[in-house]
Amino acid sequence: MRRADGQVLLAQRPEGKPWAGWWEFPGGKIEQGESALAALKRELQEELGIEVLAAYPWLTRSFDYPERQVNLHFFMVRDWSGEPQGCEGQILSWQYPYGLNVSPMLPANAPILSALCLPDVYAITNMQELGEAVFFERLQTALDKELRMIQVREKQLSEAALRTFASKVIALAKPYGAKVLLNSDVELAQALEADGVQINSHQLMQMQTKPEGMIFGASCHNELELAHAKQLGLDFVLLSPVLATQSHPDADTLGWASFSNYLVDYPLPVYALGGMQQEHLLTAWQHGAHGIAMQRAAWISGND
Ligand SMILES: Nc1nc2c([nH]c(=O)n2[C@H]2C[C@H](O)[C@@H](COP(=O)(O)OP(=O)(O)OP(=O)(O)O)O2)c(=O)[nH]1
Repeated sequence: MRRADGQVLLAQRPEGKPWAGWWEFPGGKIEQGESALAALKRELQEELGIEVLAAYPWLTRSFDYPERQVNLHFFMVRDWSGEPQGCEGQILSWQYPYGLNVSPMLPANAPILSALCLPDVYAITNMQELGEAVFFERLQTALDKELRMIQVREKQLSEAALRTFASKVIALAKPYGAKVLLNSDVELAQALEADGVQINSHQLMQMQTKPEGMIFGASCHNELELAHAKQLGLDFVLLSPVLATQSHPDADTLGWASFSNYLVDYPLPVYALGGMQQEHLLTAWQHGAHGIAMQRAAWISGND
């Protein structure tokens, strides 16, 4: 369960259950003949006394505990009725995923917490179209309005100009705690102490292991690429093109139905890319996305 302020509900497993004392996301086992969503609704009613009103499929994760293998289906519950209570004697706590003050968390949940630290909206720079002055004005406005992740992608710039531009984006973003990822260039990202790198699908398919110490997101367009990103345990992927864009109006697009088919049982957070506008976020969630990534639409101001 996630509140609008970003906090998520955790529960401490009560005495008498395996892993008693460990913290988890409320939920429980799927019963015979039940869908994962129906099980979630039943468990949250039984354990917390709430009625789920909006739950979106999010991540699926397999994990080997010493005693058994579990297949965990995580949903993002964004609306409910009633105030959650520990109906089975469990202690509850609302927590910001990036600063938990309860522990220990169930061992399978570490990547889930990392995924929860990624924001809903991922903006890709568009200085080439806007010009530098307007772009930095819009970036400042967007940061003030809670933009928290940015990809620097300005292929037209020389190496030196890109370095200067990226440094400026990082400096502006830092006070807000917004993450900055550089497109493709691992060395420059390290040199500028960026938060991470957005690798293209070619780099993805060449990669043998995920480098340590930075966020790695990959741009994917098909099943093979998604599978490789999963195998590497990357932090997230972009899946595109979902809808037609102004720059590629005639390109073959996935559409929402096929987008969501790709995400069935997928463990990494996925941003929908291609033709996205802010108002697509809900549709993206409904189709299993973690969020949306936008280039042009991320920087639109009231005067456009
Ligand atoms: N609910 C929940 N279970 C998790 C999480 N992470 C994780 O590894 N698990 C594992 C622990 C358990 O092996 C399994 C959930 O089973 P459970 O024992 O809680 O199921 P239940 O509530 O139906 O309990 P019971 O009726 O069998 O006593 O999934 C999590 O965040 N939430």
